[in-house]
Amino acid sequence: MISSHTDLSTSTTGISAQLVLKDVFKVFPGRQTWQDKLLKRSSSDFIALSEINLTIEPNTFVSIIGPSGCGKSTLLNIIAGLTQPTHGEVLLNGVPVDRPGPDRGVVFQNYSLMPWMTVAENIRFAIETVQPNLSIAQQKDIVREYIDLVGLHGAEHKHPHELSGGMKQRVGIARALSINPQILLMDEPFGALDALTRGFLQDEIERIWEQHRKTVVLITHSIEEALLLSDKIVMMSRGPAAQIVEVLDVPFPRPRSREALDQYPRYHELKAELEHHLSRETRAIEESRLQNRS
Ligand SMILES: Nc1ncnc2c1ncn2[C@@H]1O[C@H](COP(=O)(O)OP(=O)(O)OP(=O)(O)O)[C@@H](O)[C@H]1O
Repeated sequence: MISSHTDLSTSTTGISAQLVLKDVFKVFPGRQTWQDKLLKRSSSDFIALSEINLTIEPNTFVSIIGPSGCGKSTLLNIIAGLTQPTHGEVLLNGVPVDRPGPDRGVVFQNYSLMPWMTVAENIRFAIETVQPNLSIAQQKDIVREYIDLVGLHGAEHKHPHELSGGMKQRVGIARALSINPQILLMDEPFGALDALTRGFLQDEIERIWEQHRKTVVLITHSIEEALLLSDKIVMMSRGPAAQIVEVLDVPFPRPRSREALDQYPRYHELKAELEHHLSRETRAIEESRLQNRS
């Protein structure tokens, strides 16, 4: 399903890979502030990602988990084509990714909706941009389909300021799916939501994924969320020069529920392993911060 190792054109199971990251590095150039110039200090480049190799098969739900600031969003932005890697390449169905495209739907934490457009207009705008040849009636049919899918029936004519955070994110998900992308990229989509709404939307994503089975790459800070939704969890190390440390299999049958997962001893083992990884990496970040201060 996924591999972080050598043969990148096919995955470990021999199935053709859908998404391949080959030896990806990302270096952000150092910027000299006026203080640096005054003190004749050079500013050094920042290596965010180092040697990222990853192969993802079609119809796989993959979560990326790692300590804060390790480079998860940078990695997602590279897959989305919003940022270019400094070295290495990303292939989607064998085609290099060098810009954003309709084959990738992106859901952001801050929703990124057009405030002057209604729910329906936000979704229709995305469809029209990607498929300008569709008739208005066809576009409206698709809008209706995705509004129903995410449970927004009745809110079509509302503007974003009239919606709760959870409803806004439902629009974001409907918009991303309505262009029928091959892969859905989600950057902490539930990060700004309260715990209850977050739980509801996680269940919705699980239900929608059961229906559509698209390849998904999700960034999350929540171990429970990753275990509920994913087939695979990619564990990243702390930065700078963050790497993939391990890829965990999440073997539980679907559809899943929190109550059912709680019954599996393996669920608790995976949870403990992820907690240990995150706390070790976060502790190391804090220690190096303290050392730098002294
Ligand atoms: N445009 C940029 N220029 C310079 N440095 C950047 C830039 N974008 C990100 N970085 C740095 O790269 C590192 C990775 O950032 P990124 O946002 O990808 O991490 P993250 O794991 O998504 O963080 P978080 O979990 O807090 O959302 C950070 O140290 C960040 O400061």
